[in-house]
Amino acid sequence: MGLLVNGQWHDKWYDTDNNQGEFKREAAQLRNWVTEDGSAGQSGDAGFKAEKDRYHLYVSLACPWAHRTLIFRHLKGLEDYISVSVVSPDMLEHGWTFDKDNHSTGDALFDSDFMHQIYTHNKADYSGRVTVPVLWDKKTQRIVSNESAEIIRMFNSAFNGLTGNECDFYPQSLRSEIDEVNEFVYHNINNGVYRAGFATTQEAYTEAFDNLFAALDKIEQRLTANRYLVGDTLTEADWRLFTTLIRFDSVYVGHFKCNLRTIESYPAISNYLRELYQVEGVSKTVDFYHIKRHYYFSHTMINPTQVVPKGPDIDYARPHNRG
Ligand SMILES: N[C@@H](CCC(=O)N[C@@H](CS)C(=O)NCC(=O)O)C(=O)O
Repeated sequence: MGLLVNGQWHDKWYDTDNNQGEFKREAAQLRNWVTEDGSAGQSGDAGFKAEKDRYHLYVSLACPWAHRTLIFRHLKGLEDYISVSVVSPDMLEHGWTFDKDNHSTGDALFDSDFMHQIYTHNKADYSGRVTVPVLWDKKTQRIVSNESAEIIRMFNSAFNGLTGNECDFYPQSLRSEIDEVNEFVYHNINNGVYRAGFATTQEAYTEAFDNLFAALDKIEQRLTANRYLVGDTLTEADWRLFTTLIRFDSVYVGHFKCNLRTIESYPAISNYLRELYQVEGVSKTVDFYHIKRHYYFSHTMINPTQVVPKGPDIDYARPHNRG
């Protein structure tokens, strides 16, 4: 685990000492948008037109943020339009790697050894963390974006003219409600589990833990009253929550000490989780080997023995009671 400083890789863990033991996630830096006609999006440069075989996605199957983009690639019928490389689950002194002997597909574009090389191909003197997902443009040889929340919005609409897939997970009429739910879920749950797990003081951990379980109680109530987070429409808000929920009982309960309750013990949330898991094609995007191996093996300051637990044994394909 580390970061680039002026294009040089440094092996360094997150700095929580300057934040009273609290983990603060850095904002993604590369924020261009693929659009239908190549005009500029909400931020960054113009020139990234939606085209077949032009873009490549770098993901980790362990990472909940990257997982969102794989789900959208599938739901929006983009598998034949956007190619993918998968990093190894182990993120150690070199950060994410393309070790083909260790469950990576390898880097399909440059045959690189390390993910940080993709960042320096984009900008030789890049400074910052080397995160996945990354959406790469083969035409301009640049990173379009390293922000999953924005990559899924591009996938939701920019390629519709090519694919004919009009499924809309961010419908205009629900946008303000989706944004509100996303904000709540991001701070307390998506990033909340990391804030609990990476906290290096009791106080920072306790605060994150309490916020997380209070938020899950609210979500349980919401999903008791409604089929999905925003009424009866399946939206991006659900998929953004899904990638955290599916990792929760396998990793966050034990490794990140989020152990007040399991997701299995929430009646509405657990049935909802199975409903989403059983949406056609979604289970193929879930890889529990990568998920467990990544967290338990890579975070050596949390789990110095690197022993990966065998359980839990949960059948997400069993029936649910939704809909
Ligand atoms: N804002 C980014 C966050 C992505 C992110 O933090 N990914 C993690 C993997 S789960 C990562 O690559 N971490 C490496 C690091 O922080 O050095 C997004 O949602 O796309």
